[in-house]
Amino acid sequence: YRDLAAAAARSANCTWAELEAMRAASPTRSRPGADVDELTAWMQRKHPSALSKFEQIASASKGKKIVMFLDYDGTLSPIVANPDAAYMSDAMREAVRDVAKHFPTAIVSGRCRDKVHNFVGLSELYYAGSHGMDIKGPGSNNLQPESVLCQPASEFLPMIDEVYKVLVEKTKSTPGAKVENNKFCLSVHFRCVDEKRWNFLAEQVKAVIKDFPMLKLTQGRKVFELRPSIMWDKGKALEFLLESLGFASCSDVLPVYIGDDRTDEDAFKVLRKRGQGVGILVSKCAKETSASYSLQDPAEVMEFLLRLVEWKRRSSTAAPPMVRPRV
Ligand SMILES: O=P(O)(O)OC[C@H]1O[C@H](O[C@H]2O[C@H](CO)[C@@H](O)[C@H](O)[C@H]2O)[C@H](O)[C@@H](O)[C@@H]1O
Repeated sequence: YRDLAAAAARSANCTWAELEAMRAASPTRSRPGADVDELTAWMQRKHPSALSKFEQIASASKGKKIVMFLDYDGTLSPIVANPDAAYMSDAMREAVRDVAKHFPTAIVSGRCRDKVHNFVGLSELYYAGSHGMDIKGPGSNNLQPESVLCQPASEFLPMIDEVYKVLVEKTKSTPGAKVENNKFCLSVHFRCVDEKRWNFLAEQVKAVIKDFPMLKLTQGRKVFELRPSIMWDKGKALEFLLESLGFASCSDVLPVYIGDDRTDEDAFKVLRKRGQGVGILVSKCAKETSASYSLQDPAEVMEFLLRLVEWKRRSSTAAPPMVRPRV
C-alpha cells in the first residue's frame, strides 16, 4: 500500500512526506485500542499529563511570575468543520478571564487578530494574530486608540490581499476548499475536501506560491498556511511579549504555553532553548513535539486553567508563616 501510494504521490508531483503530513493532520482510527495504547506509552515516557503533574508545575512556579500563552483553535475551542463557527464556550471564557486576573495572558493564533479577539471577547488580554505577526496589548478603548505593539510583516499586506484573490479563484473548482484571509497570512482549508482531491489542491496552492517567492507554505490541521518568509513565528511573538512585559532576561518568570498545532512548536522550542517555562501540547494522539507536558483536548485545558487559578487563590490567601517572637 505504501509503495503504491508513494508512486501515486510521485506521479501527482507531491512527495510521500507531504502526503503523510497531510494524513497526519487527520489521523484515521483503524483500531481504537491501538491509539489508546500508543498515547498512554507516549505520555508515560515523554509527555505526561499537565493535570497529573499539576503539583510539579505549580512548585516550579514558586517565586516566579507566570505568564500565560494560549493558542486558540484546538486549544480553547474544539476543532469544527466551519472555521467561522469555532466558538469557545462561555465556561472556557470565564476560565480565561480568571487566569488573566492573576497572570498576564496572551492569545497566540494563526487567525486574524480581530477575528480571534471577537471569538474570545476579552479586552484584558494580549492578542498575537497571524501566527504572531500582529501583536496588540490590552486596554484600548474609544478614548485610548488601539496601540499596535508589533506588526513585522506590514509591507506584505498588499501581496497577501492579491494572493488571497488568486487563491479564491484557483480553488473554487475544488468542492469544500475554503480560503481564509488572516490579514498577514492566508489559510487554505481542506477539512471538507474529499481526500482524493487533497493532492490536486496542494498542487494548486504550490502553483500559486511559485509566483510569490516571498511567501512560504506550511501546514496545520487540515489547512495549508501561506505566510511571509520572514524570521517571525509564534516563538518570536512569545519572546517579544516577554520582553514587552519586562521579563526579557529574568530568571523569575515562568512562561506557560498551551497549543495543539505545528505552529505552536516554534514557541515550545523557544521555551526549551531558554531552559525556562512549561510547554503543553494539546493532543489526543502521540506526536513528535518539543512540549514537555500534554493535555488531551480543550476540556482538559479548561480544567488545567481552573486548577491554576484555584492554586493561585489558595497560595495568595494562605496564612503567612508564624514568626516566633524573640526572647
Ligand atoms: O493558531 P490557531 O489559533 O490554532 O489557528 C490555526 C488555524 O486555526 C483555524 O483552523 C483550524 O480550526 C478550524 C476550526 O475548528 C478547522 O475548521 C480547521 O480545519 C483547522 O485547521 C483557522 O481557521 C485558521 O485560519 C488558523 O490558521
